[in-house]
Amino acid sequence: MALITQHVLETALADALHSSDLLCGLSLQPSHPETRTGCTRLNGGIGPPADQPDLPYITAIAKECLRWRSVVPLAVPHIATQEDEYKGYRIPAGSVVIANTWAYSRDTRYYPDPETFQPERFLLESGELNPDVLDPAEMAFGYGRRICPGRHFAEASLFTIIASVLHTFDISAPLNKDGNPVKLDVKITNGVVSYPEPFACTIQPRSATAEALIRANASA
Ligand code: HEM
Repeated sequence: MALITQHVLETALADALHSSDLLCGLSLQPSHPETRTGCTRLNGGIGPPADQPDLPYITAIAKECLRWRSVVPLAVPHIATQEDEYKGYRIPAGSVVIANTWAYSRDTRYYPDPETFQPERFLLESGELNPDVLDPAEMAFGYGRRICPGRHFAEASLFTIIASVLHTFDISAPLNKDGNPVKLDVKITNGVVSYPEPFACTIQPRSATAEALIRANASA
């Protein structure tokens, strides 16, 4: 199942980057010139997908993914090139400084009930993004002048993959022998880069149209 998922995600990303077919129909709103045909465009390059302003919930899911399970939980160690001070603590030149991104993402001042996956935490009641909630991208990609240069590409990819997968697939917990959904227990790996361990889930096309779209793109 994990292999299928990976293949589907890779296919979705590759297709989204090279054609806009997989995302057709995500937004038909005429307010964005790029979507007049009913197909999402990536604005001709790396950047936020054109449909993003119309899909705040997808953006909220992407933010919650970055927060809930940090990909690089302790960032990458940096070294202080000169002596510094932080909240009264002297940091001698040459010190290794490790930013605890995991702890930031669990700070209840910004993220109440942090262990719960809850994209709504980034939204206002109106459904728009709440600009007052700390954006996890501020920490997920590291800090300072060595901050991840791929962050904009990564965020655009996350949005595109999540939108494409949700547009075409129903993903649900597997059923036990009594036909009831199994409670998922998502375990993540330890290490500099952290990722989910394989887990069972059911992935099905949302409709016959969705299945045709998936097959057309998978064989391209
Ligand atoms: C969700 C996806 C990603 C996450 C969470 C992530 C996170 C990070 C983090 C935490 C660092 C260390 C920054 C620091 O030293 O403070 C980093 C560095 C880096 N990332 Fe990413 N990254 C992601 C995707 C990408 C992508 C898509 C690319 C390239 C296309 C990329 C290229 C790099 C490179 C080259 C560095 C080293 C930068 C340097 O040391 O000067 N990353 N990333």
